[in-house]
Amino acid sequence: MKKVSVIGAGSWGTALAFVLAENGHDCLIWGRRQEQTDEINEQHTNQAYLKNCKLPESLKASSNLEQVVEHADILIVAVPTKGMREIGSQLNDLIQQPKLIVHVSKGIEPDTLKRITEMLAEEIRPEARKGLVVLSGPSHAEEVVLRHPTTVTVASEDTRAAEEIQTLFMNSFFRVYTNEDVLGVELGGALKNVIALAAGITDGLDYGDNAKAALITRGLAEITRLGVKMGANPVTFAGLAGMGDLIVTANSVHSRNWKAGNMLGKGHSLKEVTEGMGMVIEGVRTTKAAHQLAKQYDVSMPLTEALYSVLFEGHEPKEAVDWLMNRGKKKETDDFSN
Ligand SMILES: NC(=O)C1=CN([C@@H]2O[C@H](COP(=O)(O)OP(=O)(O)OC[C@H]3O[C@@H](n4cnc5c(N)ncnc54)[C@H](O)[C@@H]3O)[C@@H](O)[C@H]2O)C=CC1
Ligand SMILES: O=C(CO)COP(=O)(O)O
Repeated sequence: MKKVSVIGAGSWGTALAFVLAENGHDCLIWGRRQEQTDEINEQHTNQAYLKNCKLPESLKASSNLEQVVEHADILIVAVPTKGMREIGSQLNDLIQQPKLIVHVSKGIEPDTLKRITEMLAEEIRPEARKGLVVLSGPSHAEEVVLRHPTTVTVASEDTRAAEEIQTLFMNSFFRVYTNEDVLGVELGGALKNVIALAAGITDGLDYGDNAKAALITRGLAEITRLGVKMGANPVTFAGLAGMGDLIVTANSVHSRNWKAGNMLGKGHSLKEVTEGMGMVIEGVRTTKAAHQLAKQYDVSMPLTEALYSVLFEGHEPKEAVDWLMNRGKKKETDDFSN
């Protein structure tokens, strides 16, 4: 039994805390709002994020970040990418003894183009860290708390840290692999949200299964093209953090990115979609970052470019699809030479 703290009581932080408590660990979860942490402690539910889920009674919650940080040597950070630097800087101030820090979020910071491990390494001083690990893969929180079979991967520059986190989470319904490619795992997790948004748009336009298959396949091609140019292992993109997560996010009714795209395809504005969701839609900001990365690395990412034009340049979804379909001829297998 280990002491573990989860920072962030949204859908994913709560589902992972559920797994850790089920595994017999002494788990404390931090949420920003006292009424939410009271609900977890007293009702053993977190209805705003995981409807009809009964949480283990052993799972405790607190809105006092200092207490939550002190509770454990392992911190699981589960806040949206947008809040990552702020939380990182608070952790830096609060950590007394070095902690093993695991993040489970999926995004890239626009403008700086930093991945989450890079942001956390900038915000949290090295003496406060025992290791930095990313956990990613096809894993909707709603299915994890139903104990449906789920597989994820953990990556770290420190193999032993990754293995420790693998052991911490593994159980009969939550299977964890290790991967040494931190860059590929973080890029795969972040960039699949961009393609899932685009897949939601084609579903919203009722373009059917051929279009969806095209998006997933060509989406994975452009993610891989960028990732390889940046130095990631191409095999990672065929794995859980790449293809696996892309399939689940582009097809699942649980996906906020797919849902957002679907509404856009049906004619709603980006403002309506983001304000109505009530949960994070990481793919919107990540589209900005991916668009910038494509320019910086001089990599062709037409799906990202098309989605960017819809989200930020006022183009109609149909126009973007027409542009994609009417581009010049290409060889399918030229991808990695770009
Ligand atoms: N929901 C899911 O099934 C999965 C989500 N993820 C990733 O996990 C991360 C978190 O997502 P969810 O838990 O689903 O989001 P969510 O929208 O369900 O919850 C986010 C939580 O973070 C809190 N929060 C928001 N901004 C914050 C800030 N600036 N500082 C501190 N706390 C803040 C919110 O109050 C809320 O409790 C995202 O990067 C997402 O892509 C990864 C795998 C599965
Ligand atoms: O990353 C996820 C599943 O693996 C969750 O995706 P959404 O953020 O689109 O719900």
